Amino acid sequence: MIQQIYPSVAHPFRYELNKDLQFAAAHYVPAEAAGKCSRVHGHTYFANITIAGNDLDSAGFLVNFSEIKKLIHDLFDHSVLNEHTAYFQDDDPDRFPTTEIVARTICEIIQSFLDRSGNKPRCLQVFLRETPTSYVVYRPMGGGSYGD
Ligand SMILES: Nc1nc2c(c(=O)[nH]1)N=C([C@H](O)[C@H](O)COP(=O)(O)OP(=O)(O)OP(=O)(O)O)CN2
Ligand SMILES: [Zn+2]
Repeated sequence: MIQQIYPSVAHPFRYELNKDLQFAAAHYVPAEAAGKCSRVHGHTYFANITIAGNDLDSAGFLVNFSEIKKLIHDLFDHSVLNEHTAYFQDDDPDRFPTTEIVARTICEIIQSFLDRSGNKPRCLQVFLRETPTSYVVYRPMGGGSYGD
């Protein structure tokens, strides 16, 4: 696992956890403007997920680290991202598997899982590294609906 200092996100919650995970996946960006990236190729993606909240569950967890890994790694590892049509669509630029949109999708998948838990933590940031020289940081708008 790459050792990395991640950008921090300001928030008022009492607890914050971070989970690093990685997955190997192929993709293509179905746009002429993507140049060589419009051809199928692969990456080992490194993600850092930031989750925060005020309350812990019955195990004393904000959320179990291993559940976060399972949600993302088990779904995307050794797969072709474009084939996950529930998340990515070749005919909609807002659903192409670019680094930006993969990061957003990871955040949405995790938030939807967290919404089903009793203590309701929030996914505040997804850092996603696609290559040794390229990464994206996604923070959901209102990720801090802090009044909830
Ligand atoms: N804003 C984005 N730009 C690019 C994306 C993307 O998802 N969002 N993706 C790609 C390609 O998929 C490619 O895999 C990564 O591009 P790049 O960083 O250019 O890859 P290199 O290894 O060639 O980078 P070098 O630093 O030049 O070695 C392209 N752009
Ligand atoms: Zn790529």
